[in-house]
Amino acid sequence: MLTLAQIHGQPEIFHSIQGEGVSQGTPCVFLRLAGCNLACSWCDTAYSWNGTVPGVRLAPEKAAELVLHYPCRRLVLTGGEPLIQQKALPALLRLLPDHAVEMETNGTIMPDTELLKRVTQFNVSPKLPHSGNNDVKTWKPDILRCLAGTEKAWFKFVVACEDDVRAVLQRASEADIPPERILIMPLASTRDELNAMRPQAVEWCLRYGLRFSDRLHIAIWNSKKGV
Ligand SMILES: Nc1nc2[nH]cc(C(=O)O)c2c(=O)[nH]1
Ligand code: SF4
Ligand SMILES: [Mg+2]
Repeated sequence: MLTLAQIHGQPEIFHSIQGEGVSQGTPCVFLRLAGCNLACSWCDTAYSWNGTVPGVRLAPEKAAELVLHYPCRRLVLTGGEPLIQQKALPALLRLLPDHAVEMETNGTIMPDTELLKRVTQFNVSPKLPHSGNNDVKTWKPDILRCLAGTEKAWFKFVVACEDDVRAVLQRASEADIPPERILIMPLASTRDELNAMRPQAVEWCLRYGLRFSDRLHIAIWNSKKGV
């Protein structure tokens, strides 16, 4: 069984464009799993893990049926932290053999061999101290090194200031993450915050030679959920 986040009284599965990272703009079906092992102060999906909204338990057959309802063969597994439920994911993915699969993960839990093989792309988002978590929980360089070694991983860092960008470079070097696999994404949960942060974030990307990631779903739909 899988536990999905609940939105508008339904399990959270929706069709949208990928808003972040290297495949931004690509049509995808999103499946949001409940639960997270971190607790970021600025989390935009806290309802998926903080107990305010109960999760919805679904058999893999039912989840696959909901995914197959959309005319789209690219799936994004997100959360929360989807790897908390990694034991339940192969059963779902076996029912979706034609789907490319992106996994959004915070980079603190190592995927099992079967998932490492099956997942098309890992969108890894390690958290910096400004997330309010203790580094002991967020910073797992051995796991990041393994993910980088798959050559299927991109590393998307949320930044709020230039010191964060310098911290990203230092941490990436410790975890053997190649700079060309790094994306810098502005900390913003509303369109106004994003508009305010974007020019500075782009300037840091130019200064340090790093790739910029927008947050298209925020630019388009502001803080609306399930899009
Ligand atoms: N459109 C859209 N793109 C996304 N990329 C990552 C998302 C997430 O919440 O993990 C997300 C999301 O919630 N919506
Ligand atoms: S790791 Fe992601 S889902 Fe978990 S609290 Fe942080 S931002 Fe939210
Ligand atoms: Mg999100």
